[in-house]
Amino acid sequence: MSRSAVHFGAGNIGRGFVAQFLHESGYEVVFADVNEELIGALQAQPSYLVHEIGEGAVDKVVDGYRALNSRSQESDVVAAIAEAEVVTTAVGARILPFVAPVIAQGLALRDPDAAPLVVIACENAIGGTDILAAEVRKLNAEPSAIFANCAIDRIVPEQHGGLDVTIESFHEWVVDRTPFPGATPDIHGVTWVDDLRPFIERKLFTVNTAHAAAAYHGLDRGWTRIREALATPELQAEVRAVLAETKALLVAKHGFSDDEQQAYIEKTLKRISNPELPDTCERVGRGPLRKLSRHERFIGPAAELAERGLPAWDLLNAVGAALRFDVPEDAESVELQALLSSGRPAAELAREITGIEPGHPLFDSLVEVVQLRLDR
Ligand SMILES: NC(=O)C1=CN([C@@H]2O[C@H](COP(=O)(O)OP(=O)(O)OC[C@H]3O[C@@H](n4cnc5c(N)ncnc54)[C@H](O)[C@@H]3O)[C@@H](O)[C@H]2O)C=CC1
Ligand SMILES: O=P(O)(O)OC[C@H]1O[C@](O)(CO)[C@@H](O)[C@@H]1O
Repeated sequence: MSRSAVHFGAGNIGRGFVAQFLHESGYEVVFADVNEELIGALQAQPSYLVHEIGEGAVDKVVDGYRALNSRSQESDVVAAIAEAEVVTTAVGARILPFVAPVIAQGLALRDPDAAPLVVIACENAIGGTDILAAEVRKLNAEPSAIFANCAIDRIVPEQHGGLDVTIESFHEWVVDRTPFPGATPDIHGVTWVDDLRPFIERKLFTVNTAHAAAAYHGLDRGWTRIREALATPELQAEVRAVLAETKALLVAKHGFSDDEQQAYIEKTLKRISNPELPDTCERVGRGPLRKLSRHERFIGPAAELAERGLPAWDLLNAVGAALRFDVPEDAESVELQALLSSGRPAAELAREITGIEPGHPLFDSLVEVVQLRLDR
């Protein structure tokens, strides 16, 4: 019988990165998604192309997959999970609670003698798989599964129609080895590590902080594309200033050397300015409430810097720009702007949006940033 992997979220990173690597590792990939049009296209088309851009680029064909609508074909997804070796997700961190019940049902149907299911949530979040595991355990207290956190890094801008994906050739998929009592699964391209924290924090607080800061400052200054925004000296300086702050934290906390982190910053700036990846400020800024939450790319490092008595003014400046992210097509932007127009006091809004409590060393500065936005 062939090895299979169920992957939730057949979007950009799902088709372009996770599923392609699972396919290359010899798994039959079963896509599960709620987008009927996308699932219909995957069911109708036997293969798609992953078109790489950049150093060492090679085009890859993904085929031999199945695709299921996880709403209307839920029982088929459950059956596929019962048989699978691996379950991955790339749905967005806030969606994980909605996929957990299907995974819990699939786990309940597994042969008790089968090897534990390997579950990896491939989202931009610290402890993304822990969020999923906690939701699964609410429904199945002792699931036969190994839940492993990961850091996933590859820029996949918005695609324009069809199943093919245009993607940067750079990729990094780092997975926590410690939950595995024995051998780790044979998944192409994964780097297994004993301590994921430095990798996920370096990625989230450099790549994602830089990208999102460029997006929010870029939109603020009227730019549409990230690379055009970053080509302007004042915006590049703003992003570099933010990265100097997160560097101070990453170097102090994880022991990266200054040079090593600076090299990582330069590589990041080159990647996000790639003229062949037409990324927009709106895509990269999407989901501002998630991005402004407590352990995310701005507030996470700013809070830790403040706790160490170190400055975080440029991160706060980027937070100010994020509060002005007003894109009607983005549900979280609409929610954010509604909150900011609600008439509630700045302190209450700062606490609700960022999760920082009064008394925290960052709190008063955050209230000032929110107040500035309310006064504009
Ligand atoms: N695009 C990128 O460059 C990168 C994205 N990520 C992370 O990967 C995740 C996915 O991002 P993208 O692929 O860009 O987004 P996307 O919007 O292209 O794909 C998300 C997919 O999840 C599906 N989905 C939503 N709710 C679902 C549910 N309940 N069940 C099953 N499927 C569901 C959507 O229909 C969509 O097809 C996010 O957490 C993002 O932060 C991580 C690294 C890079
Ligand atoms: O949903 P998010 O967090 O914006 O995810 C996409 C981000 O991840 C990245 O791909 C970096 O890995 C960037 O393209 C982008 O900033």
